[in-house]
Amino acid sequence: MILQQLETFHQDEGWAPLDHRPESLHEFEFRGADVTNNEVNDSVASSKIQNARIKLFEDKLNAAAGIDIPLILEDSPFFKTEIKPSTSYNLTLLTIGSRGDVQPYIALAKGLKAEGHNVTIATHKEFEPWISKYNIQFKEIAGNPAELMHLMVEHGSMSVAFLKEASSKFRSWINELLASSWEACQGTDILIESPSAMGGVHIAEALGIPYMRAFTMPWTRTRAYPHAFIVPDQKKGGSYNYLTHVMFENVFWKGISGQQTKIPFLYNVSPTIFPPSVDFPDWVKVTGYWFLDEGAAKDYDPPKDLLEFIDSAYRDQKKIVYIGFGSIVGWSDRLSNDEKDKVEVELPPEIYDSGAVPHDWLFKRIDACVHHGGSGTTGASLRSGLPTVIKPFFGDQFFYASRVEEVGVGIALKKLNAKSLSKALKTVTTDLKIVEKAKKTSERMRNENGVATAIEAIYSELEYARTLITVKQQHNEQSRANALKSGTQTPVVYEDDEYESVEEESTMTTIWVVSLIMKKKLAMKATKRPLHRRKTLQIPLKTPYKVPIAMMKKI
Ligand SMILES: O=c1ccn([C@@H]2O[C@H](COP(=O)(O)OP(=O)(O)O[C@H]3O[C@H](CO)[C@@H](O)[C@H](O)[C@H]3O)[C@@H](O)[C@H]2O)c(=O)[nH]1
Ligand SMILES: CC(C)[C@@H](C)/C=C/[C@@H](C)[C@H]1CC[C@H]2C3=CC=C4C[C@@H](O)CC[C@]4(C)[C@H]3CC[C@]12C
Repeated sequence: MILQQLETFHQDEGWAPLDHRPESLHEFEFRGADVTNNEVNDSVASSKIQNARIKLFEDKLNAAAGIDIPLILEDSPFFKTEIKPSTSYNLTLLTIGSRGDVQPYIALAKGLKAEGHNVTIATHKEFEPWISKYNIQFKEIAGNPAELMHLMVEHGSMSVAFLKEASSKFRSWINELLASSWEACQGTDILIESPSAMGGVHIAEALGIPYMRAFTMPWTRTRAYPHAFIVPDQKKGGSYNYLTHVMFENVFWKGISGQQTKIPFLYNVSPTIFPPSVDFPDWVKVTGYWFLDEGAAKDYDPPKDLLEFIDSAYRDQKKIVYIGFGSIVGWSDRLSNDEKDKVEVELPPEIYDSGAVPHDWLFKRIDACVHHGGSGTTGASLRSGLPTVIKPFFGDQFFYASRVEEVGVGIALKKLNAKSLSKALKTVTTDLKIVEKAKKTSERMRNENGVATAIEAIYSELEYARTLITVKQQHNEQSRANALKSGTQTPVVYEDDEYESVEEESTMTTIWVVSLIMKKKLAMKATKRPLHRRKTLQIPLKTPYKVPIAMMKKI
């Protein structure tokens, strides 16, 4: 009976049970994607995906049956239960930023396609050819990666100046971003978004579709790690870390912090580098990196010169070190037209200018790495067991620099100059403790399968994500209906200016508080209105505190 209900419930989705074939000893069998095509051939990973499919099936079954006590399907040692996803979902993966913000989604999209789903990556125009090469659908959203990188590199981390520039110069871009994201998500069944893209949760709510987040850097409340954009110079402890998240949420997206916290969130970072904190709730998962491994492609043809360079280093028994600053040099200097900035230096034979080379190929062949601490590059160097030197430039790069030191696999550089670099290079190539730890770390990382774990999490969290959105929609409907009925609240239509100024003021208030906590003296300059007009300042941090004006003056 339940199966019949299930069929009716998911009629449009094609959950049609096949005839039972007694000889196969399968209790249930469903039409769908051919798992033999699944590129994820690691057996542990595929059994995890299998379990997640069963969980998804159970969730659907329970929703269809509408009974209070959930049904749990269990594999009997005698009867194997094989459930294949016959529902082919349309997934949209929405992301902004540079290569490192897009590449993990290409890897995930490949895994999801192998599961039989249709996947679209919605991002900036310049990534279209790369995405299309993998037969993944592409939709354009507004934004110029070079401008975003420039903003980030200019400011380093969150500061009053960053907020001022972001909220003045980038406001109209944010409008375009939201409008184009909305367009790109039409027809989607499931939305997965990097939270930096901002609009996802509202789009999902309006479309009534399950929504999850995925990111490369710490972006959910925890005492274990600071927010990626507020990494202190020295460790400041759990409460401080927690506060950095609350502060960022408040500044970044006012008003949705309460709602944000329960959204399924996938960190595409290795749990060896970023162990899930004990205070991570169930819906926050650290899946492992989503590696794309472009160097493993059959058609990858490494440059002959590079091969020769590597061979000659082997012959001379010299160690090989990679130095590259990823998105920092690739993007942020694109805006500069100043020819003076582009000085060509003649390189000695000990240095080979490789340009972009797939790290998964190159890093297997070398001894150590120096880079900017981009999430993906850190993953690539540590997976290959390379002692790693990080010179961070902004945001999460400071975080990964400190993680590399804490894990004992490398060095964080504050300043990059000939002296500091040569000292660091010597250490990472000769310090056996670091070299050994890097090897051990890579052994652990090789057992991780980020894409498979992510697919497992997507299946397991799907129905939960769906109810989250449905409940929110119902809640909104209800409050609208109540307000209209009681007549106490009629929909408010803001004049454009009025709306702007409300936003502006509350943003500035938060900037004040952030600055107070971060002891930034600049805060005084940032507020527009004279101090005496404000009697008290309500901290919009969901805490009961009020900051008396006297305290504000002390900054
Ligand atoms: O020549 C190259 C250059 C890059 N890669 C790979 O490309 C990816 C780049 O990832 P990542 O380092 O995360 O990307 P970036 O675009 O350089 O970094 C931006 O995006 C990251 C992810 O959000 C952030 O962590 C960084 O702070 C931000 O600068 C990694 O897998 C690298 O291994 C190569 O294989 N070959
Ligand atoms: C008050 C509002 C308007 C402020 C806070 C919003 C600022 C925007 C412009 C900031 C906030 C977070 C930033 C952001 C987060 C993370 C990344 C990933 C990185 O790899 C590239 C830059 C990128 C994509 C940047 C771009 C600029 C963003 C989106």
